[in-house]
Amino acid sequence: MIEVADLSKSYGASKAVDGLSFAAPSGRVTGFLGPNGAGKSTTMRMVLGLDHPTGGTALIDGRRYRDFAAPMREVGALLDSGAIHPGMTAAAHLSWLAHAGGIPRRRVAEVLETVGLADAARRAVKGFSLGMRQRLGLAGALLGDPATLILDEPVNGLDPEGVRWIRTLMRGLAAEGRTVFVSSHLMSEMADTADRVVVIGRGRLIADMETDELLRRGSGGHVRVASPHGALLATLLADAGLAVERAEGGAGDGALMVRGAEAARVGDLAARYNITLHELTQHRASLEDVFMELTGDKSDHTFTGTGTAHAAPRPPEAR
Ligand SMILES: Nc1ncnc2c1ncn2[C@@H]1O[C@H](COP(=O)(O)OP(=O)(O)OP(=O)(O)O)[C@@H](O)[C@H]1O
Repeated sequence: MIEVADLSKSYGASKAVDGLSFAAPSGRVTGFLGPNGAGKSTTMRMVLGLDHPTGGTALIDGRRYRDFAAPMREVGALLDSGAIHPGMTAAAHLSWLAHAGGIPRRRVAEVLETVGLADAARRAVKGFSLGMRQRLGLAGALLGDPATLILDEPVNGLDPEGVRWIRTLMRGLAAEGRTVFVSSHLMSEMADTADRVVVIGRGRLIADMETDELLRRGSGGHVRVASPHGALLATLLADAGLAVERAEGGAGDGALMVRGAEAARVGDLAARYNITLHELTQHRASLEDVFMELTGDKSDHTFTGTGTAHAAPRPPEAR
């Protein structure tokens, strides 16, 4: 489990990370989302002890990274896959890492197999595509068989098959009880991969909750319901406190768009009054929609898993 409490990092007068608190639990994939420059990499670097916080703490399983005796066996990180020496072969790079981390050499072949690079083991890294470099970076992260994985934009450069592969890999690692903390700007990818999401903007927490819950919160989510008694149904739904609009593209049979309730509640209400339904569909907001809502210029709210939205004052320079 990763626990970040009141974490801050300033560069001169600018705050890259500003009082950030969240947890990434073990056994789950936690997506770390935010627009470019939001502070994701800086946060991950502080968790990994590569940057010193200006304030606050970042703990992995209750300890600071630098207090681990054998950090590569505890935490695997993928930060910048471009940082591998171009003249080295994949196997040589991993052997060197294994040696530095006190990890048995046999793990090199194992992780190369896991990431699908066994055939490229003896090839120089300079001939690798971006996707192959990402796979090699991941192999390095997996080398010590760590309980925690911190992956900065691992999907970058992967083709659709590679994206599917890494999604399966991350879900498998979490299913084994590991903590998987992964940043991305590809929202749709995270919707399918992450159990939880932590969204930040301008270094501050915007949302920290289950992915499903976040999608439900998005204002794009609604229930579409069609009935031959649309006008009566609209009145009943509005009386129950729900926002009702006539649905666009309806076949003229009283299709409605209902916000503020799940499909089950709309169906129950209709049943109570014996109203026939011809359609009842739950439409979720896409994570992209919710993300834009949360991180766009109008985002002045923090969403947490407690079911509340708090006003979060933005820094004066952002107004
Ligand atoms: N070494 C540094 N010196 C000065 N400013 C920095 C430094 N590192 C990061 N920053 C600034 O801190 C802010 C957060 O950057 P960071 O790279 O953490 O964001 P990010 O969310 O990872 O963005 P991206 O998705 O573009 O990688 C940015 O405004 C960036 O310019």
